[in-house]
Order: sequence, then C-alpha cells, then structure tokens
Amino acid sequence: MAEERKLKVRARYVTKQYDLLVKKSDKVKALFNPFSNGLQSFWSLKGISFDVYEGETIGLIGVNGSGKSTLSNIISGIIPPTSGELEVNGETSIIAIGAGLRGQLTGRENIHLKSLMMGMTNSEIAQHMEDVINFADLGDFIDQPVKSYSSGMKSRLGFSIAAYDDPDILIIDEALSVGDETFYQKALDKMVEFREQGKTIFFVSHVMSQVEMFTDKTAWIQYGELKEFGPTAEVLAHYKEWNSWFKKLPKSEKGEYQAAQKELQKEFTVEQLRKNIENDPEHDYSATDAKILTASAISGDKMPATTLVLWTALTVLWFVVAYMTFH
Ligand SMILES: Nc1ncnc2c1ncn2[C@@H]1O[C@H](COP(=O)(O)OP(=O)(O)OP(=O)(O)O)[C@@H](O)[C@H]1O
Repeated sequence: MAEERKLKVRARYVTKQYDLLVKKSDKVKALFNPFSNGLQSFWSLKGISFDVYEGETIGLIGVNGSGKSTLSNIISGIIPPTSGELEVNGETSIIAIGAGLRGQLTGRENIHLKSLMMGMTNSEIAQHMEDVINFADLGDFIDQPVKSYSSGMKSRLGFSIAAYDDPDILIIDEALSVGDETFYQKALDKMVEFREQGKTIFFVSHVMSQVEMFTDKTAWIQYGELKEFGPTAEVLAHYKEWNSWFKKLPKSEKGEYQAAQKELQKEFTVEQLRKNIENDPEHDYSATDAKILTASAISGDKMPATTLVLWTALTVLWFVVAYMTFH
C-alpha cells in the first residue's frame, strides 16, 4: 500500500488586502464620512490555493511586487491573511534579510533571545550558541550590534539562527541572494540536509538557477494571483517565456501593462473573489464559502463596519439628547 503523504501547508483562496491611505487624517475622514466607500484598498493576494506536502521544496517566483513576501509572511504567521483558509501543520521558521533580528542587540544577544523564546535551558543555550556562531562565521562582528551589519551579514545570522531552530517548515525569502559564494554553498548544503530529513522548504528567489537547482515544485505568483503551480522545470519554462515576451515590449507598454495590473489589484472585490470560487470546479464552494469570504466585512465594497457602528451610535445619541431636551 502506498504511504500517505503528510500535508504540511494547505491554502484555499488566501487573500491579503491592504489599506492604501497612509495619512491618519484620511483615515479619520473616511471613518466619519457615511458616503465614503471606506479606505481605498489594494489586494496584494487575490486568492491563492495550493497543497504542499512533507519533504517538498517549493520555489516562489514572480516579478517585483507580485506578492511572494506577503505569502511567505502569511505562511510563517507574521501577518494574518484577510480571508481564505490556511492550514499549516508544523513549526515554521522564516529567514528574510534581517527579519526577526533586533538591531540594537548584538548577534550573540539575538541568538540568546531566540533561544530563550524557544524555551531552551541555560546549558542547551550554550551548545546552541556555539553551533549558530560557528555556522554564521561572523568573526568579531558577533559582538557588534546587528544594526551595524551589512545585508549579507544579517542574512548569515538570520539563516544560521533559523537553520538551528530545527523547524518543520523553513521559509527562505531572498535571504541567500545577498550573501557571498562561500556562505551560499554552506547554506545550500544545510538546505539539502533539511530536505533529506523530510522537512518542507519554501524558497523565494529571483535567481532562476537557484530555484531550478533546489526546488521540486514552483509557485509563480503574478500580481496577487497564482499563475501556475507545478513541477519546477515546467513552471520556470513558462515564466521565462513570459519574461522574454515582457522584455520585448516597448518601455511605454511595459509601464501601461504594470499599471493596469496594479489597477486590477485595487479594483478587486469580494464579489469577484466569490465568482472565482464559484467557477472553480475543484472547490466545494457551498461547504466553505462563509469562512473563505470573511473579507466581505472589511472589503471597502460598502460602508465600512466601523463607520456603520459610529453612525448608529451617533444617531442613537442624537435621539437621546433630543428626547431629554424637549421633555
Ligand atoms: N503593508 C503594506 N501596505 C500596503 N501595500 C503593501 C504592504 N506590504 C506589501 N504591499 C504591497 O503588496 C504587493 C506585494 O508585495 P510583496 O512584498 O509581497 O511582493 P514581492 O513579490 O515579495 O516583491 P519583491 O520581489 O520586490 O520582494 C506590493 O505591491 C506591495 O507594494
């Protein structure tokens, strides 16, 4: 009988919606304006679905701003999705340049802090500290504040801390693109070791040769959508084709194309998400629609919930004051 593969990450229509207004005054204005559509929003992810199994190494590729880091941060639990279903079975550890490192603390103190957060005892920390320091190989810089590190040095420290965390699911977000060749080789060997142990790895990179060499499957994210998910060789071939088509466009058309895609991410609505789910033959819409579409309360398609509450409260208050005044 074939051994059943363990599901490590299951994503169904995962979205991330950001508010586009940055000034506090704009937020306050939107809150008090009953005719406002709410804050203008941007859908960094428009509904991503995939299954990843134990021992798989997954490449995450896509042009700048396509949503790779957003997805990585959601899988690692750093930020919540706006809507959708996400099942993550196991401990995750993310390595992104400088992510999770405290700039005012030294490298050694950062390792100590992380060890304490992992619940290690003092004697465990001593051994762990030595392993991480040896792997990071930062020399005297290990006792300097991390804010004085170059991005390559931060990546070395971040990778070493995460690698010795012994996570089930390792997410590497561009962290190896800034290091030098020696460290890159060492990190790659460590990743191969992880893979052999049956751990699951997500590998975000713009370097196609790294993705090709290291991953089994690849997810191509394009302006917030999952354009393709499958065997790395196939996906990379299609991605390269798309890239050479894009590169051949005149400069003005490139700009127009990108602006149009970004506009679609601004105009995306929960209604469109619902339609996408309804039209997905592989998705049992009726069973999960409520959970998957929780974005409806914050979508900006209608008056935001906070404004609604505020206006109801003000109306009630007005009636109370009027009643007390005229009685
Ligand atoms: N906090 C935020 N508020 C508003 N928009 C955001 C926020 N974080 C990310 N975005 C937007 O979401 C989109 C996806 O960003 P993300 O960093 O996930 O892309 P990426 O594929 O990792 O890009 P890169 O290859 O350049 O690292 C971008 O358009 C970005 O501007």
